[in-house]
Amino acid sequence: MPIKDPPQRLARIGWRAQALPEDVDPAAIARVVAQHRTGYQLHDGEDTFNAQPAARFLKRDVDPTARPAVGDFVVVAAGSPPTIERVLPRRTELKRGAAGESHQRQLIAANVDAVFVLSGLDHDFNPARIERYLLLIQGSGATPVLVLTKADRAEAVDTIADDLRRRVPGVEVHAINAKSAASVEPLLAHLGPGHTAVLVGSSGAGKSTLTNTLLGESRQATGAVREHDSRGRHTTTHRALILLPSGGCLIDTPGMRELKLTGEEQIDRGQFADIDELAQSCRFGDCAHASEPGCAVQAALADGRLDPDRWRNYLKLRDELAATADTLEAQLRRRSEAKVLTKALGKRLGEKYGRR
Ligand SMILES: Nc1nc2c(ncn2[C@@H]2O[C@H](COP(=O)(O)OP(=O)(O)OP(=O)(O)O)[C@@H](O)[C@H]2O)c(=O)[nH]1
Ligand SMILES: [Zn+2]
Repeated sequence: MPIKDPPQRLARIGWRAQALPEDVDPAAIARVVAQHRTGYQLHDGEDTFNAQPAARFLKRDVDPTARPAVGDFVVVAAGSPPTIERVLPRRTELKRGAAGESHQRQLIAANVDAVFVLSGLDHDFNPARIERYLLLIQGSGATPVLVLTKADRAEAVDTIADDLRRRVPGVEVHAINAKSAASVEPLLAHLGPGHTAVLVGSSGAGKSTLTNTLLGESRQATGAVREHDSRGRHTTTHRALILLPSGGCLIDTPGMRELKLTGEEQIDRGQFADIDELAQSCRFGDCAHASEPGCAVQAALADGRLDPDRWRNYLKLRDELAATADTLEAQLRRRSEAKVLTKALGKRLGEKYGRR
């Protein structure tokens, strides 16, 4: 890897003034831009090249989230093929529960500054699903940005966007036509030099279309959507990090049908904090918020301060989170190397749900 000017080269791949461990040679740093079945594709700010992970990353007992992932800055040892020796400390980690019954956590992307949550203003539009995304993003360290696509084809766009803004206060919401460069411009605020954004959203939401518009050329294949259900055809096959003309980096993910929580989310923080606070001002400490006298939740539902749909989704996510956190705790307990984490998590569960 020829190095001319490391700081500038690294800025091109989204490196910011991050603390670098002393024993790391800046010349050996590259970023993971794609992960294939057979290895990784890296970018060093000048070129892309393939690399293999060091053997220790492949051991069975390694936590999957500790392995190199798209967006990671890694230390590479020369060779043929080059080897990823080390993953540098991440500034953010976007995770979800892995699909299936394994209860593993899966890293969607590392070192992202913003998460663009794309929802089409068609059959795909679903505020409860958006709230689930927000819960997943909350602990990542990245900023969520809600992007409502297909605004050019929908009606009452302003009303829908304003309703959503009221439902998720403090979160940026943009209604756009992903095909129009002028329309996507507000998103560029998150895509300047040294910044990285990741696109999430169901298949057909417009991730590839938006990527193409931001790139100003057609690089990602876009698939036709079957009109009757607005589902896409899953044209994206792997995550890929793309360097944009605006100087920022964009990560495109495949459609994520299943959005399992990891068990590490905290429902009493962030967008649902107001509900949690409300529930604590009920007359009885163990109020079930059903028909108890002096229930602050029922009062808020009755006078319109609390959206019933949002309340239902809060209960659903809270129960799911409690169940996932239990499984995660049990799983971590089985793993002797995770002793410390289990203790911290158990303590938090104990405090929150009165267990143990
Ligand atoms: N009119 C209009 N069409 C859009 C917009 N965004 C996406 N589309 C269309 O919707 C279809 C699906 O868009 P894609 O960009 O392929 O969706 P995707 O999220 O990348 O889908 P996967 O790759 O399957 O995850 C394509 O036919 C796009 O042209 C938009 O804002 N306006
Ligand atoms: Zn109550």
